[in-house]
Amino acid sequence: MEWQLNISKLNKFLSAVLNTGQFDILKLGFANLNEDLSELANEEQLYMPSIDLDELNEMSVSSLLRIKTRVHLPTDIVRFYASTEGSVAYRLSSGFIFLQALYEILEDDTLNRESLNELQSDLVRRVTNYSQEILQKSNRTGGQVPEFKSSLEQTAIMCAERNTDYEKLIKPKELISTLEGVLGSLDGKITPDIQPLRHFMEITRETGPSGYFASMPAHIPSLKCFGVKILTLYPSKFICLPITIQMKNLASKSKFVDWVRLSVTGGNGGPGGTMVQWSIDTKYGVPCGGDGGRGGDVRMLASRSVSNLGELKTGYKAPDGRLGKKNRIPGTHGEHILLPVPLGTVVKDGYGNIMGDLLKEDSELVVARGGDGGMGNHNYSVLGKKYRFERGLGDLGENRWIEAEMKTIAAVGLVGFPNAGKSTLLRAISRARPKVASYPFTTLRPYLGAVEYLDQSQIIVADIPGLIQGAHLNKGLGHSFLRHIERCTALVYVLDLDQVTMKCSPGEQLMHLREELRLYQPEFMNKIVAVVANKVDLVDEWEYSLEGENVLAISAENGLYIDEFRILLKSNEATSYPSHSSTVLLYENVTGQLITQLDGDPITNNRTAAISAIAMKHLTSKESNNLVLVVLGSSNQAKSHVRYLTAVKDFKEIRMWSRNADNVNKCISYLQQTHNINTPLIPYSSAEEACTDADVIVTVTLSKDPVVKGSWLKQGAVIICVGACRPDWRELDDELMLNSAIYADSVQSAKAESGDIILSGSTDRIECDLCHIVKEGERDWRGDNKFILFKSLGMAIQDVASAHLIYSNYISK
Ligand SMILES: NC(=O)C1=CN([C@@H]2O[C@H](COP(=O)(O)OP(=O)(O)OC[C@H]3O[C@@H](n4cnc5c(N)ncnc54)[C@H](O)[C@@H]3O)[C@@H](O)[C@H]2O)C=CC1
Ligand SMILES: O=C([O-])C1=[NH+]CCC1
Ligand SMILES: [Mg+2]
Repeated sequence: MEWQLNISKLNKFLSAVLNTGQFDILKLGFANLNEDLSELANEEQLYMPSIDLDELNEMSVSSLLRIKTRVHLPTDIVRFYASTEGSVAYRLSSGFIFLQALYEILEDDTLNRESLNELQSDLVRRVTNYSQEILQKSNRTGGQVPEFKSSLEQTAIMCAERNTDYEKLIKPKELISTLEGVLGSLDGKITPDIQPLRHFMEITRETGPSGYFASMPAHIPSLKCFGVKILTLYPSKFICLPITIQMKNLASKSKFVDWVRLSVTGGNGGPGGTMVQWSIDTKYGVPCGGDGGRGGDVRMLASRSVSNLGELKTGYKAPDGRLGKKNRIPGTHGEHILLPVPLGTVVKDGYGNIMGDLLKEDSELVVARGGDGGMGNHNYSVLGKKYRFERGLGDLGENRWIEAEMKTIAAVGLVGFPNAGKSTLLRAISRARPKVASYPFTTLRPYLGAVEYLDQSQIIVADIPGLIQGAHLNKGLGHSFLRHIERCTALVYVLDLDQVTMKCSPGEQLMHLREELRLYQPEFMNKIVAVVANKVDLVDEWEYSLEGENVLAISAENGLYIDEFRILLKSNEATSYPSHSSTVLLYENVTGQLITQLDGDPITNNRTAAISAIAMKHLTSKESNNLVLVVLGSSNQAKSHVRYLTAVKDFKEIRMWSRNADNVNKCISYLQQTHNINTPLIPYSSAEEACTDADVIVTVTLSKDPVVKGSWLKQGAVIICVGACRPDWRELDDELMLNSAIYADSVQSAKAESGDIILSGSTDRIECDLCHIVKEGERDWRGDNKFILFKSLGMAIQDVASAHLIYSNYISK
């Protein structure tokens, strides 16, 4: 049966929907319906060609209805999607519910004002309920959105390979020209749906621990595909994440020895053989004694299964090599002695020089080398008989005193005065069972606990026993424990809020803790730090505001805010948990079939840099070469930006700055070693110095406050601003903003999402988007302004075109 479409009813329906104020319908298009949606749709597969609302026509709606009545269309994979702004769940559910309501309303001959009102509230209720259901489900699956499963074999293959670095399928120059081509073909119309970032916060909050975010379905006619990127951003310390599922107790029960001094002696080399082979041709015989065997080494072997140095004896001597054998056969080598030590053991010789650092499982360090074997008599002249028994005796094995010292390798160390509740906290977040009692020094050695997460990652946390004032002078447990802090990437200061037990105010505690660590080793101050105030249950009101500190108040004893603390551990920079993670889904245009699903992270890293490269190429003059490039930030985007920008321009030098000098150095050696970047890469310790006289400045930080000031920059500087992707975040100050000619990848997104643009009052000052820049070619982009700014926020079209390129390269591989 064919349905008669009544356009006026349809319009009534749509206006009813819009009047709810709950739905801001941006587009109708494809979506991949999940099982539940299909179930609700009577296991039908639904079809509706991708259309804009204003293009919604009789044909498309009638084909939609035909499916409801089990009339099959030529394409048998068919989907429906109505989108509102919001999360994936919200979009999909609202899409489906619209469909149902639409279906009902078109059947209903008695449509009037009351029934429309009813419909409005009914819609809101249904969408909300359904969204929640999906969200709960995704919470249970740790954030995996179940609707995005694909049965396609290709997808399975690519998914299986997604960890095998498909980045090699992306060549910077190819990606740049592909994206430039796509931008050039867009004709100003980018995609109707480009304002997703506003919802990062809301959605992560809304969905609780498994916050996810739907980014921007984009449809690219020339590529015959469309796609979606699901992106999660973990920008701050308190955003919810998948939480601990299982924890292991890494604490060991044996007596804990973390420092030993021992004597080690390599085996002596065996003596050379003095055998002589007789024959009738030679009067004295021919010497044929083999060389002596090498003496064995004494070696240390890093092993995860060893927890401390308590098993080591005070001295070891490796076996000697054996006498060389006849027929020039060398003597047997002495066997090496392997001494298993915990990961993180540092070995020093008797003079305190570091011999090695055993950080990796199975790494070995020779601490006393065995002597070489002596030469057998066959090596000596055979001319006269007096040489017949000449031979070497073998070298002596090395002999020395060494010190082995264990330094905890924990990502995070809990530091606080005795009794601040560190052990209780470690118990609360892991299965480690450090002793807890309310007197100082219940903990005499660092306990380790592993906090495990659903994604199989774990964070090792160490309860570092109580510091006291004067610890740096070796008071209390003093140095023996301070050195464990050395290996922690991050520290959590644990402050005591209990008025009865605390010695001084939380602010003073923090000051003293910092001071002790600084006096022991000033470099400790460079560690990434979080501050928690424990025993918040004992204070009536949380009245301590520590100036300039982001303090998380918890109660380890009562489990208050412990989840937040685990999240803090995970989203902390020190834990190397990425701040962004994403998946890109690529669909076939006509059938709506899922073609493939790709790890979105390399796509994000590469395409963002490619877009910046395109912008920079156009915004700097063609002739300009030998420019000075500055990159602020040292993580993923910093790396990709150096690669991509150098692919379109020659720079005289590239200056790199980040808050953490170590990271800058790592970033530089990565670029030089892995990507053979030949342009001089120079680390800077001050952003201002780096920016002075610079031609191009790229900001790729996660900062919420300006990292560049206009007053630092020279006239004509081009700024590529990639971070600060929220309406309340900044990377650039007002002076810079107000003196710049402003461009954006998408004007619409920039107006809605860029804190730099919104808060500096520049929303009406954006000149145009990148498509126009690309099309116009060269002109004076700066005008009367002092600087030129390109604001990048990221667009679906960039992800989809990049995913398409990767996929095509993969297929043709
Ligand atoms: N425009 C776009 O299309 C895209 C923009 N982004 C943005 O680019 C930025 C960098 O991304 P990733 O390298 O993946 O991030 P990341 O989280 O891996 O690295 C962040 C970098 O910023 C630095 N940083 C953090 N807080 C800072 C502060 N307060 N002051 C100075 N530096 C600070 C860190 O030390 C690190 O070097 C982020 O803001 C991200 O949201 C990322 C992807 C796409
Ligand atoms: O487009 C994108 O992927 C992002 N923009 C800002 C953060 C991530
Ligand atoms: Mg303790």
